[in-house]
Amino acid sequence: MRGLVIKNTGSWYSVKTDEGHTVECKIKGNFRLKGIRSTNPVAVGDRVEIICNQEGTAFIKDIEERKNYIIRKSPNLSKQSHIIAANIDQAFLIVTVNYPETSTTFIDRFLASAEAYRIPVSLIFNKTDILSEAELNYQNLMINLYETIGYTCFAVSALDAKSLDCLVPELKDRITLFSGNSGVGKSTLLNHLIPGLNLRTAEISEAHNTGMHTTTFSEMLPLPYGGWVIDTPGIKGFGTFDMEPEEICGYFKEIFKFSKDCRFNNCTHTHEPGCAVRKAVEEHYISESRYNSYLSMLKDKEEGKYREAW
Ligand SMILES: Nc1nc2c(ncn2[C@@H]2O[C@H](COP(=O)(O)OP(=O)(O)OP(=O)(O)O)[C@@H](O)[C@H]2O)c(=O)[nH]1
Ligand SMILES: [Zn+2]
Repeated sequence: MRGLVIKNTGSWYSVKTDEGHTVECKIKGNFRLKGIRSTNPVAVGDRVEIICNQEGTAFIKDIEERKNYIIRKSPNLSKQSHIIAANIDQAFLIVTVNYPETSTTFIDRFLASAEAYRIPVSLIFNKTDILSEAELNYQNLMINLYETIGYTCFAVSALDAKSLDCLVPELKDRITLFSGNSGVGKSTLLNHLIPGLNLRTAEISEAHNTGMHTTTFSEMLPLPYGGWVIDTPGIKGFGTFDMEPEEICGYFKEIFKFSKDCRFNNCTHTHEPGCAVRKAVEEHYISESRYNSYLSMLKDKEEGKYREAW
């Protein structure tokens, strides 16, 4: 039988079979995946083949090849990685101009990593209901910036169900990863998009999460009109993996365009003469905030830092 892995709780995996049943499965044998040493060989979003036992449980026999997957390094076992999710069609990055403020560095790091994983991102600006006029103006500038670069943006309020209608056609029949800093309203949004879900929102999760380092597991939530949302509690971003300096530039779409006109083809766009990127920043063709985010990623790379949570 074939199915989709929708939940992983330690050694058990919930698999939604193509027939529509949910079966609890274990892994049988040793899945060694090409090139990655992972703490979890099977991830949410994986398409798998299962064999059922008579007691109603089953084991996962095979994993279909993945279209993509996102990993993060295990904090304590440096050589090992944890696969957060596989076969993602798109990511929704939930951001807020205020309450709390999402920094442009955070947004740009997320976008660059998503480019590396080849996952399209839409930016969802939430909490528009509580923004001042000045904050709304700032939000419009941000939306203009990111749309010009090529990212779809939506302005919503999770407290106003009507404002979320624009998200439905985007979500329908796709697998969408929800990400964003703590407190931006991911749970509130999901509770509205999936009636009856009752995800923990701030009040509850604060009571449970204080200072705890529990392992959190991703989960796929079915949308009433078809499609799935992947909720990754406690995981803020993708974490940047090993990128060469030249590669980093390639993940900033508009910077990459200008870089073709730099005098040196190994230009890092920091100090070199004849740098078309720095010229474009000076002439405001590239925004300073984007350029600064590029520099900050480059700096991490130079310092050999692995940035997990930004
Ligand atoms: N005014 C306003 N408040 C919102 C909106 N969306 C969420 N909130 C509030 O913001 C707080 C945080 O929302 P959550 O949905 O718990 O945020 P989260 O992103 O799930 O946070 P974590 O669980 O920490 O990841 C709650 O008190 C929500 O009621 C919104 O659009 N407008
Ligand atoms: Zn340059």
